[in-house]
Formats: sequence, C-alpha cells, structure tokens
Amino acid sequence: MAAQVAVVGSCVTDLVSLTTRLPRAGETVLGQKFFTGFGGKGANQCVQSARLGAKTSLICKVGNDSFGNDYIENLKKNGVSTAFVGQTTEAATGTASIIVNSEGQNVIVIVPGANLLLNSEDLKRASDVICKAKVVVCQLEISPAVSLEALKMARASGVKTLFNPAPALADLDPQFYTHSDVFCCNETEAEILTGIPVGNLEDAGKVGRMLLERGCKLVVVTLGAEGCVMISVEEPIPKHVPAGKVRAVDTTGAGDSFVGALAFYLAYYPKLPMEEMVRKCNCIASVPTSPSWPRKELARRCPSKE
Ligand SMILES: Nc1ncnc2c1ncn2[C@@H]1O[C@H](COP(=O)(O)OP(=O)(O)OP(=O)(O)O)[C@@H](O)[C@H]1O
Repeated sequence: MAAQVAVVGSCVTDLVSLTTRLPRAGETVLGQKFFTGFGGKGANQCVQSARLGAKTSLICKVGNDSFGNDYIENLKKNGVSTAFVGQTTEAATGTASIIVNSEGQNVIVIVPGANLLLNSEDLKRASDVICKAKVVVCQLEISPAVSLEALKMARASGVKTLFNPAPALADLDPQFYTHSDVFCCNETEAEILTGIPVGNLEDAGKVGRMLLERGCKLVVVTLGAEGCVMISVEEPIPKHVPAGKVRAVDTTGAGDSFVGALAFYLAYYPKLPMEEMVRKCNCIASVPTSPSWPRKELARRCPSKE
C-alpha cells in the first residue's frame, strides 16, 4: 500500500553534552554525560505519524556516514519507508551540537549539512509517493524552494498540504500561504511572520486571520500549555481548543508531535471535524515524544513551561 503521509523534510542527529556550566570562548570544560538523539522536524513529524499507525514515507537526505546509516536504521525501526532517503558524500548528516548546563541553559550549533542538498531531482524521483499520498507535510529545515516545490507537486495532484513554517522566515515566499491547506505555526513563528507578538488568545486569533488573508485555507496557532487557536475560511471566527492539564516534564518536540498527529488524522480521518482533530493532537502533543533523550536528567535541568 502507498504511503498515506509523505513528509519532505529534515533529519538531524542531536549530539548532547550535559555540563555543570557552559564553556567560555577558548575554554574546555568537563561534561558529566553525553548522548545522541534523532531529531530534525521532518523526521520527528514523520515518526510521530507512523507511531500513530500511519503508512509514512520520508523524503530527505543524509550523509554517507555513520550518523546517516544510524538514522536510516532508526526510521526503519519506526516503520517509516526509507525508499526516498538519499545519502550523499558531498555533505555530512545534519547535526545539532547541544550543551546543557545544570540550570538548563543551553548553547546549540546546528549544521544542516545534507539536508540542504535535497533538491528538485530528489522530489521528481519521489513524485509517485508525493502525488499519491493523502497528505504531504513540509517545514523549513531544508531549502525553502524545495519545500515549496513539494507543496506545489502535492497540490497539483489534489493531495492535502500541511505546512509548518519552522524555523520561521520573516520574508517567507507568499506562495507558501496559497499552497497550504493547513498552516500550523507556534507563537514565535506567528510573530516572525506577521510582526504581531502573540501573548494571548486574542492575538492568536488576530495572526490567524492575517495568515488566512494571505491565502491559507486553515490556520492553527499552537500555544504550548494553552493548546491552540484555529481559524479557517469556512469558520472565520477564531476558536480556542484548550490542551488538557498535564505536568510538563519536558516539552521538547511538542510542536513536531502536534504536526505529525495532525497529518495522521488528516490522512486517516478526513471526515472528523477539525476541532476534534486538533483536540486529539493537543492530547498527543502533551506526551513527551523523543524517547532517545534521557528525560529525567533533562527535566532536572530544563525549567518547564508551566
Ligand atoms: N505544558 C503543556 N501542557 C499541555 N500541552 C502542551 C504543553 N506544551 C505543549 N503542549 C501541546 O503541544 C502543542 C505544541 O506546543 P508548542 O506551541 O509549545 O509548540 P512548539 O513551541 O513548536 O514546541 P517545541 O518547540 O517545544 O517542540 C500545543 O498546542 C499543545 O497541544
């Protein structure tokens, strides 16, 4: 059976060191713990969809290196089709080198590497998967032009598009709005895109309306512990869908979890009212999603959002 959810996006290997304090320029400090994790918005969203039971395919590029090989194994273990995971010798697998101190502050260096080499040719090779899926999901951790091309390919075949403008670009190509059936962003992304700081539900409604005016069919603005606000062409009055009360241990990846879950519901339960879908996504996103990260250790270090 063909993939119902096709994700065109990034794979990033997290390299995390836990230290007492962050080193100054030129200084070497001794860390207490090191671990690696599988990250990248594209892969995270795809794996979340697969864990909910979706037949998924990830269209991405990794390096021809040990991180790339491990990443492909990890995707397979999670039931994601890797038929269109390319490996290149021209760049290393994307990495995020992260140092976290005992107060939970961090410094991060991201090197996108192979992610930025995913190109039009790769999309053409995967066109069957993109054009036969029920939903295509894109973000901005690969070249934006490639994301936009994937959205256009999907649209041209009548495939529903779910776009997550992360990390946000202030000068986002306006065609992203007109090619997004569902446009899902968080508060920071919404502010960068519209210039309006999102401090409450009313602001979220305001940015949602603005994004609709730019051509999206449906906008979801996620608001952390507050859940999200949705607004659509059909229902232009902003609707707040609250999240259930949970004790926040670590919200890393909550946004990706939300988008991956939304892709699953859009593909498998298209008749479900949008409000119901989003309520379910709130619930799924409130559960931590990156099992490769030692949560207890991080929870001790990272101040929660609550
Ligand atoms: N503390 C929380 N309690 C309950 N639900 C939460 C909490 N934090 C996040 N969520 C759920 O996750 C969704 C996405 O969270 P958020 O808006 O923080 O995204 P994000 O900033 O992109 O996340 P991150 O960058 O941490 O991955 C929310 O809409 C909500 O459903």
